[in-house]
Amino acid sequence: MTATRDSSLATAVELRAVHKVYHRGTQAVQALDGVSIGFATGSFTAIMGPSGSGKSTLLQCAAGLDEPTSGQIFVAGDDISGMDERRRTALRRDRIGFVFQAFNLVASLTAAQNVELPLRFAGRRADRAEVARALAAVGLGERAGHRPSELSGGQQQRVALARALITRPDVLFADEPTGALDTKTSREVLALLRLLVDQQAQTTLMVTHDPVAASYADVVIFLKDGRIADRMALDPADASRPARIAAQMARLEA
Ligand SMILES: Nc1ncnc2c1ncn2[C@@H]1O[C@H](COP(=O)(O)OP(=O)(O)OP(=O)(O)O)[C@@H](O)[C@H]1O
Repeated sequence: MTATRDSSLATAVELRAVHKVYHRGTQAVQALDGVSIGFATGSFTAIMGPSGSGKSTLLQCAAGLDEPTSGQIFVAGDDISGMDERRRTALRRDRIGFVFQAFNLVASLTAAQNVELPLRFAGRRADRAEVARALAAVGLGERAGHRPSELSGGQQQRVALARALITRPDVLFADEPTGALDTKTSREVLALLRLLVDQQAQTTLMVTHDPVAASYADVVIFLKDGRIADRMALDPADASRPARIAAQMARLEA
């Protein structure tokens, strides 16, 4: 399949010398300690590392949910580090998609109404065909009228994915997207993420603790103590990917 997205920019997200310091009482915690990295347009990156290594902080800063203490962050070529909150909110709404471990669907709304929400927030009239296409793309064409309580966990996460992608964001950020799912359902959601990358060149950054989940990506970035400790490019033909990733995690946690 060929990419349908405008891939004119080679780098979808770039961090330059990003530091993030949290203050806890008199203590300063360096959550990110000079991270410089680019994420290629149309690529699927997994971010791994021991607990407290800075994974969520990296994702939150790159997605404009949190501000770095210093350094620059570019999303689709725009420097978001200096943006005021109003512009960052607009950027998150229009150009960034999120999925989290908790599906965060609105319980009283149907799947289709949940998927429509970002369009409504952007002041756009929801086109029914567009919403139907988004649900069909995640395999839920027949479930548009169902409420979250009438859907399985995997189906709810797929609705969340359709909702994240309805605005055709430059980047999809996923924080432990399969953390609440059983093994089989996790694999289905990961295969879907992979398909979206392959068919639509959807740039995707995913934080995960699971080596099998990470093995669906093109590349794994390992963090330790707020720094990039390693980068592993993955060959889809190599069946030992999960084992290699797990071995590297064990080394970092030692
Ligand atoms: N809001 C905050 N206030 C103070 N310290 C924080 C805050 N958020 C994160 N930290 C600290 O920053 C460091 C990095 O945290 P972060 O959540 O990014 O790590 P992580 O790799 O995602 O961890 P985990 O795998 O446990 O979720 C940790 O030492 C954490 O305690």
